Amino acid sequence: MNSMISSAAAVQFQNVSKNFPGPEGSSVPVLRQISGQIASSSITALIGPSGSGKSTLLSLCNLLITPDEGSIHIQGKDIHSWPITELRRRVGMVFQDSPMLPGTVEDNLRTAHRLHGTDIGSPAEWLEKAELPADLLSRPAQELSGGQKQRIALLRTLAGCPDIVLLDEITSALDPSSVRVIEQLLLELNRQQGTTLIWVTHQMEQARRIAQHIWFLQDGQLLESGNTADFFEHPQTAEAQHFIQGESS
Ligand SMILES: Nc1ncnc2c1ncn2[C@@H]1O[C@H](COP(=O)(O)OP(=O)(O)OP(=O)(O)O)[C@@H](O)[C@H]1O
Repeated sequence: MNSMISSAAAVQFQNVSKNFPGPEGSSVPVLRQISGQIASSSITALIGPSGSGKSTLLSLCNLLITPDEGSIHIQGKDIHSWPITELRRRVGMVFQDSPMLPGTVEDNLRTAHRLHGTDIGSPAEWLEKAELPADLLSRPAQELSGGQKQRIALLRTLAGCPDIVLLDEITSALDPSSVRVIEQLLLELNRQQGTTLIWVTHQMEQARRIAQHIWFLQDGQLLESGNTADFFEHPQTAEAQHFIQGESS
């Protein structure tokens, strides 16, 4: 094994670049030479201006998209060496608008069991953890409110017991009390199960509340990564200073 690869890292990026097709056959760099590691059992917030590449970086971690250059290791193993179903079992993802699957709420919560045979425990207890009533279980999932769907999408992923959870703006459409419920649920999961969380957020207060580490991206570059308090108190780059000032003004 390459001595630079850390088996203690949940995710390790080495010189990862990604381009998307641009106008008239051109190629637009979206991530440039990203290197860094996310420690196992840590909580990292990915922050940065719109279009900086946060979602793209997240989507690389379970091969929703593939890197053009560089390497990604998940739990010390090259991402392409994992059987894709095993990778997706270990690395769960929740989006801002994760669609509900056809069927009831319970059918949705049992997805990981259906796909991977995972013992998801009691569906009613999962609902309770997100402060949702047990009688939702038999409701058609498509009929839920937006906020309820968002919580079920999260629970559906968590019920599969992933080691790493990728969260893309999952609370931006929720009311403040639902946001707190979701944050507490995820913080508890991290504390109790050691689940690694990589959380894209536009809300700096949320980043301060939940994350131990910050990755700050701009124009596809990882400009800063480090401890959350240090980042907000002493940002090293002019870009991060502007970003933080812009957020608080
Ligand atoms: N499938 C795609 N095809 C072409 N370009 C894409 C694709 N996905 C993303 N992009 C472009 O890549 C850049 C980075 O997008 P990305 O969604 O990763 O940024 P982001 O930091 O998550 O933004 P936001 O905070 O607005 O969600 C943007 O310019 C976007 O238009």
